Amino acid sequence: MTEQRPIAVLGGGSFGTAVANLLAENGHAVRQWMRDPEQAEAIRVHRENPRYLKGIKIHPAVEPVTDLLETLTACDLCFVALPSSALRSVLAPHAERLAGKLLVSLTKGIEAQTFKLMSEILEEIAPQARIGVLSGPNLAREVAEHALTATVVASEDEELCERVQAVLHGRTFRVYASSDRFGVELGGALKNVYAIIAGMAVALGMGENTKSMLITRALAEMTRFAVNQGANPMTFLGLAGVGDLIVTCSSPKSRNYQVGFALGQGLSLEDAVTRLGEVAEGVNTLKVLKAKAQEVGVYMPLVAGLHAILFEGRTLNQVIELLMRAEPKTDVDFISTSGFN
Ligand SMILES: NC(=O)c1ccc[n+]([C@@H]2O[C@H](COP(=O)([O-])OP(=O)(O)OC[C@H]3O[C@@H](n4cnc5c(N)ncnc54)[C@H](O)[C@@H]3O)[C@@H](O)[C@H]2O)c1
Ligand SMILES: O=P(O)(O)OC[C@H](O)CO
Repeated sequence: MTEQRPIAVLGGGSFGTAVANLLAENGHAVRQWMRDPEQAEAIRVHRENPRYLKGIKIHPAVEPVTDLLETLTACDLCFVALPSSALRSVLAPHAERLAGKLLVSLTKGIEAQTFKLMSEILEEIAPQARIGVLSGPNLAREVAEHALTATVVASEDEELCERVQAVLHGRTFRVYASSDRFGVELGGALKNVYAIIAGMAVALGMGENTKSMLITRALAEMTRFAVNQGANPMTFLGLAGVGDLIVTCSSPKSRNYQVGFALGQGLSLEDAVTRLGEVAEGVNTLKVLKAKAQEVGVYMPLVAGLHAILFEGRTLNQVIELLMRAEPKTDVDFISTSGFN
């Protein structure tokens, strides 16, 4: 069923663009809000995003716009694809316009000062809005190129999930629903950190055994943390947990992986981020996650190891030595101790 009113996508980057196209291909009128008028004009004229997803044609039903207030007034359903560092500052000034809207966060990050997930910020800014998240193994370019892809919409609001499924489900994009918003969103944010480590390992020529060990121990570590925070560990066995972890830790198309790869080649963190020129949420997530894990007493050796290399002046060899010599542990320890059986 076609939505009566246009659908908003907030953010002019790669994922916002990919999702705007999917919605338009499904017959919906889309307003894609971006802050840069030159970018909007370039899309209007050339039907291509000049900076992100080069070579992808933008559907005629996607209208690039720069007036946020007008966009929020015109649309009931809004997908938010802003970097985590910008989401609050962009939306807070328009809080009263958000009441009653369906707000779906596509952003995979954690706010630095508060440790809040993006949907928690939306909830705080707009307590009268209906909130959901969309997360899964969804590399923007592959979504835009119509690779067969699945994702998860998560919300306590079943009708919101159904509406998102209805507008986004398509020939190449399958949308599963979940009521575990917290678990789905946390999975999407945490996996970025491990993708940096995976990219680094590949640049250093480490083998397939290493890659498998990294991904599996990353899953154990992020699930252990999630359980401590009250999430359901079963969610981490789904698309938004292990699914997203696999794709982001395996693909050179992932920006977080690319940052790790550049670090493995010997670039400084600053140079690696500059060379990327796009958002790699894992760098900020690493900082806040390390502090939080320490505060709540959760054992996260991979997070601590990467943090030591990037921010505490340790060498990679020192960290590898520490990790490999750490006392032997149990393999799957995070479900049996959680209370979820
Ligand atoms: N790219 C992907 O494959 C992908 C997939 C799923 C989820 N995500 C998530 O989507 C979010 C956005 O990522 P992206 O890939 O679209 O990023 P991107 O780097 O491609 O683009 C970021 C966009 O945000 C805009 N922006 C930055 N600061 C802003 C501000 N203060 N106000 C308004 N706009 C601002 C930039 O101009 C740019 O258009 C991230 O949290 C990311 O984790 C990305
Ligand atoms: O390019 P990344 O590393 O931000 O990852 C993109 C998506 O989150 C993959 O699902």
